[in-house]
Amino acid sequence: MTPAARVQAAIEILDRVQAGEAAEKALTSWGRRARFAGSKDRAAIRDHVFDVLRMWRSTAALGGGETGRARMIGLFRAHGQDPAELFTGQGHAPMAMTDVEVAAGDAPDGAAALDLPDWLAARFAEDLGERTHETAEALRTRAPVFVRANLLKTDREKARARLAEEGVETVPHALAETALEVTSGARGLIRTDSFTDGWIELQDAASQAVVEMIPLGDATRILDYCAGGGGKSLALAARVPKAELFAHDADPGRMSDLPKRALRAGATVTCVAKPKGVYDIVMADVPCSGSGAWRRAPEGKWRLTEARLAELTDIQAHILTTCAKLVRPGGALVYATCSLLRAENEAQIDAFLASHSDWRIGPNRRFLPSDGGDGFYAACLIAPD
Ligand SMILES: C[S@@+](CC[C@H](N)C(=O)[O-])C[C@H]1O[C@@H](n2cnc3c(N)ncnc32)[C@H](O)[C@@H]1O
Repeated sequence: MTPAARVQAAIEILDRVQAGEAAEKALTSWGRRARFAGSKDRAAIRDHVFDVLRMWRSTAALGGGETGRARMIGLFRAHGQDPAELFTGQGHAPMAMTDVEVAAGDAPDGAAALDLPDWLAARFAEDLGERTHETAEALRTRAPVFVRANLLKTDREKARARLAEEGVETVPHALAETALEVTSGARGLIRTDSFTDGWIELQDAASQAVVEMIPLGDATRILDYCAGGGGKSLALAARVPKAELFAHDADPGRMSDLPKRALRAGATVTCVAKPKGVYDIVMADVPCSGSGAWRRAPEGKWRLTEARLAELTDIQAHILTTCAKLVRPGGALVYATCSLLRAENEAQIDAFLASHSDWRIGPNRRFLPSDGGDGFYAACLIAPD
């Protein structure tokens, strides 16, 4: 496909997204119909679609409309390119631009310039203060790819050298001592021997940093209460190989890949339907708005509502109270979200400490996308002796 034909395909997919279809579904059904498209075409079209999703409001303003075509015109303008160069009407390119389209479009302002819904722009301003602009700006760009060097099998420098031999270039990242940022070759990553041999895992740098800040001491029993696919479980297992690691999730199906991933990583993780007894460390990586990861999943930015946020904060508070009962005296409960919002972060910890006055707060930190990785928040809560 020519670059212009890829743009036309993105326009058609964006029209379906505008009509309410989820982007992944629209991309998949386009892919099924377009047997002629190769893997590079599919990747380029996906990039266009996700670039627009991250900049949904500003591309509409710049392109002068809410159609896929207007937004793609807006995307080119946002990047300082003239859309008319590709909108030629030749071959499978988008139709040539009309005089109306050439004249249309305004620079976005306010929340549209930040590419946030109005209510979230107000929340960001309250919660992030002077860091609002840089945070919203970071969420408008593509996320870097990070891997974690698996200390059960290697170290960061050896993993880096082996990846380079396999055509994947990386640089160490300051957020975590196991983190490598992939600078080229990311698309081939999961086909490398480094990956299949368990030397590396795909994991955001801030997610790795959250695990590094946990005071693990001589923990022997650790519970990952919201284990999902097991990203945190595996990072914990690598830090304390001697500890017994248990993984739980309200939806056990989400842990279905964990045994296979643990085997590859050389870790032992036991999935439990119902946690029993008490643990030295309980990790609660709770369900959240995902606002810290909206570079990767930008539709969430436009789908989140105040009502859904309120539901999530209720679930988070309930999980905190439940997990507190599973921590041994003197042990730690680690609360984590990939959210930027105070209601899901500091406000949850304040409410917990207000109702558990004998607990104290240990290491805690907020990570912003402008720090390099995804936005995260983590707080270690120390149980009374
Ligand atoms: C943020 S994800 C976990 C990601 C995972 N820790 C990782 O690093 O890959 C949150 C998980 O919490 C689970 N969950 C939701 N409500 C829960 C509850 N009440 N108790 C336990 N797990 C719950 C979800 O099924 C989801 O898998």
